[in-house]
Amino acid sequence: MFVEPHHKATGWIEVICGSMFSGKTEELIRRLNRAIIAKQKVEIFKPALDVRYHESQVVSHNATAIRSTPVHTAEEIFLYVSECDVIGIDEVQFFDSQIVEVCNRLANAGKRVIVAGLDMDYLGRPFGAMPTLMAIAEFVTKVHAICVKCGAVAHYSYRLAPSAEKVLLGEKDAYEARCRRCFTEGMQFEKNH
Ligand SMILES: Nc1ncnc2c1ncn2[C@@H]1O[C@H](COP(=O)(O)OP(=O)(O)O)[C@@H](O)[C@H]1O
Ligand SMILES: Cc1cn([C@H]2C[C@H](O)[C@@H](COP(=O)(O)O)O2)c(=O)[nH]c1=O
Ligand SMILES: [Zn+2]
Repeated sequence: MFVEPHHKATGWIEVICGSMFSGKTEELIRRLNRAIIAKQKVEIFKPALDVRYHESQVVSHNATAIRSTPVHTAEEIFLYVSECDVIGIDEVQFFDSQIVEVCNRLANAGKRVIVAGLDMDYLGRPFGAMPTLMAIAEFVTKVHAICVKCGAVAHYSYRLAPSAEKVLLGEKDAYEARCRRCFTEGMQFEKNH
């Protein structure tokens, strides 16, 4: 379990990554709630395109929630954070590449930046700015789901819907958490049929 560093003199970046249903949003909410309990000023953001559960809340698959501000670009975050100590960003894989510079500048300004996002897309390829964010972060936590096919540890998001678009919002209607073996079998089956 991630425990906050004591040193407050400098900012830093934390990345929470994994597949769909792995608990990224729950872990993000847990860390942000602890910062609120510590009387820190917290702001939370999500990309405006993600309106699956709620327009102005980050909501987990298990229905835990925290208020958030939807933003259209990474740079818009600067408009809201001059006073705050901790910045949380969910679904960070959907932001434009400027998100890397934004996170670095916020951390350099002494803020704690916690981002959560998919490390891989439905093809098992690195998603957006996630690999770069993982490289520049002080702390990286990879969380795991349970494979719906066999019960093993899952780190892939298998797409059920017949779409080749990189961005396709959805839940259990469109995606399954799968382990390496069950993901590979599914991809092979699709290729042959
Ligand atoms: N296959 C699965 N493996 C693990 N948790 C699952 C699965 N399907 C549904 N869940 C639920 O999803 C919750 C995690 O949701 P959430 O934090 O929103 O995940 P993420 O943000 O990574 O998609 C779990 O606590 C559990 O209740
Ligand atoms: C794999 C994959 C996912 N998406 C979408 C589906 C969901 O709307 C979000 C991920 O949400 P979660 O909080 O991590 O469960 O991303 C996508 O657009 N493209 C993909 O390849
Ligand atoms: Zn499996």
